[in-house]
Amino acid sequence: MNQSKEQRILNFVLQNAVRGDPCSVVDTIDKYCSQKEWAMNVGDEKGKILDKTVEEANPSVALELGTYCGYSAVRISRLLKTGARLLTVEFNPEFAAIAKQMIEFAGVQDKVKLLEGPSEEIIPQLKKKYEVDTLDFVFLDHWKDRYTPDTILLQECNLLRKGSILLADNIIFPGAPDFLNYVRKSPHFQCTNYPSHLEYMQVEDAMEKAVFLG
Ligand SMILES: O=C(NC/C=C/[C@H]1O[C@@H](n2cnc3cncnc32)[C@H](O)[C@@H]1O)c1cc([N+](=O)[O-])cc(O)c1O
Ligand SMILES: [Mg+2]
Repeated sequence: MNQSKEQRILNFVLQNAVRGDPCSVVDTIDKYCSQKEWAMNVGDEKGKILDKTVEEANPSVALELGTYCGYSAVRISRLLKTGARLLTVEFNPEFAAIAKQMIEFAGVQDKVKLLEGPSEEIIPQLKKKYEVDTLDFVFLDHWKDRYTPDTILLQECNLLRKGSILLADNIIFPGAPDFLNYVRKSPHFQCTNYPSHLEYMQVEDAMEKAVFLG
C-alpha cells in the first residue's frame, strides 16, 4: 500500500531534521513542502505571525484546533514558557499518528497533549477531563466552517477570559467568511487582520486575531 503524503513528510523529517530540535523540524517540513509536495501547514510566512501572537499571549494554556502533521504544534510549543502546555485537537487517526511522532521527534512531547477526536466533542470536555480553567491562546486551523461554531462553543463552555487571544488561519484562502463576519460584528471581540500569503505559494491569504473582551 503506497505511503501517504503525510507519511512522506514525517519520513523526510526523521531522516533530515535534528532530533530534539523543534526549529529544525519546522524548517525541514517547510523545505519538503516548498520543494517537493505542497501541504497545508501554516508555513513560515504566516508562521512568523503565529510566533509573534504566541509571544504576545505568552500562554500558560494554549489550544490548537486541527493538528494535521503537527507543524504548528511544534512551532507553538517551542515558544511556551516552562510549565505551559498546548492542547491540540485532531480527529483523523492517520494524521494524529503522524503528528504524535512529529511532536516526539521534535522533543516537545512534555509541552503538547494531542487530543484525538472532533473539536465539538473535545471542547466541552476541556474543563473537567483536561483540567483547563480558561484558555490564554487558541489557534484555529481546522475545517473553515468549524471556526464559528467552535468559537461560539468556547464561549458557551466559559473557556475564554478577558484578553484570551484567538488567531485564525486562512481568512482569505480557502477563506472563513462567516467567522470573519461573526468576530468583527461581535461586541465581545477586538479584531486585527494580518495580510500574508498562502503557505508555499504566491496566493493572497491572511490571519485574523480576535481578542476576547469578556
Ligand atoms: O482546509 C484546510 N485546513 C483544514 C485542516 C484540517 C485539519 O484539521 C482536522 N480537523 C478538521 N476539523 C476538525 C475538527 N476536529 C478535529 N480535527 C479537525 C483535519 O483532520 C485536518 O488534519 C486548509 C486548506 C488550505 N488550502 O490551501 O486549501 C490551506 C490551509 O492553510 C488550510 O488550513
Ligand atoms: Mg491553514
